Amino acid sequence: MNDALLRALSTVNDPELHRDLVSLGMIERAELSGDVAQVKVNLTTPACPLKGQIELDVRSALLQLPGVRDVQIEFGAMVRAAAQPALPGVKHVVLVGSGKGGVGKSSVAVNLAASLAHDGARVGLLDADVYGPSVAHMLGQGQARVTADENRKMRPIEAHGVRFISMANLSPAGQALVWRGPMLHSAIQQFLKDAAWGDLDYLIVDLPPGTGDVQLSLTQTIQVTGAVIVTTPQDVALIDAARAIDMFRKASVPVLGVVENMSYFVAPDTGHTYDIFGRGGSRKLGEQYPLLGEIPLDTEVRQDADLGAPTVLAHPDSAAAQSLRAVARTLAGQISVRTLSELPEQLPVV
Ligand SMILES: Nc1ncnc2c1ncn2[C@@H]1O[C@H](COP(=O)(O)OP(=O)(O)OP(=O)(O)O)[C@@H](O)[C@H]1O
Repeated sequence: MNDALLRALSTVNDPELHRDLVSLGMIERAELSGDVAQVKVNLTTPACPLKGQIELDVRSALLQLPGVRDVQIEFGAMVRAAAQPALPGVKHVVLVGSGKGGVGKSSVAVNLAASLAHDGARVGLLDADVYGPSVAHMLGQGQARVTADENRKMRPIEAHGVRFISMANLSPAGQALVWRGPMLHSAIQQFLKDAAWGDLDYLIVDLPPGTGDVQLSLTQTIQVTGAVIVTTPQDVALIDAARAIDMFRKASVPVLGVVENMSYFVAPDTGHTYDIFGRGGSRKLGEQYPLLGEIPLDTEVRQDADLGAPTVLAHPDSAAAQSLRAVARTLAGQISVRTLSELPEQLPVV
């Protein structure tokens, strides 16, 4: 490590974490080769929303040093685990919930998972919506069956870079599940603890809608990093979303943010925007819950889900995909901020 470069880098703050890159332990390498500064920065998430900003700031800080004419920056990422990780090898468990059914919770969960994986994170997705499992279908794996590994643990199915387990891949298709609370509780425990999830940066959990047994079971038995609430903007959905937020608050689960789905519709023929359900309504839920993004109502989101390919991958340039990607990155940023706030002031250089 070159001391002069490190000193210059210690003037560059991570814009989200509000601490400098050196004390955050993000500089893996800082060497001078001739007049070229070569730096490796390890971001706190591969889905870092402010990577471009950090790159600009590093470049400008180093170019001010005498003898530095050029800067080469390599980026890596190392997601820091929650202070008390929920499961061995799983750094963060994030619940995706909604007050009401049909607001697009599973669509958001699937696209968040696919987007984080596409950015380079190791991602799992647990479909805990046991009564209405749709994750497998949305990932194009409705017919796949979960098998056991050599340790008799459930082997998650892999699709679009995401490892997932859904009831749909365990029970015969088209059959209703008639289970009471205790059975649900033990099923969820098994999905979490008797599955070979392997090492994951993020395990996203698609909850059933509402505030029932599964939500309680999950929040009471594992230490989750936080929850994301999906809602549509009309009052009847917001009333239920507020109820879901209250449930998480009572269970001491931090609400990482709110996603407003079906926020608006842009008519493909005229380009006019229609706020069908009243865009921006989710701000009524309160200032303390960051609005992670507004997703438009878009036929492609539904078509892609039915064809088994998340929109963020199938139509990455569409407005819906761009909003969903931004939500995934903002969420990853929120998780980094929360994790860092639990860690000591001075971190070792990685
Ligand atoms: N932004 C969107 N634009 C168009 N269609 C969407 C959008 N979001 C979700 N949908 C569609 O709406 C339907 C319901 O979505 P989804 O299953 O994700 O909702 P949910 O809240 O998880 O429902 P449930 O309560 O049944 O679990 C699906 O057909 C999905 O493809």
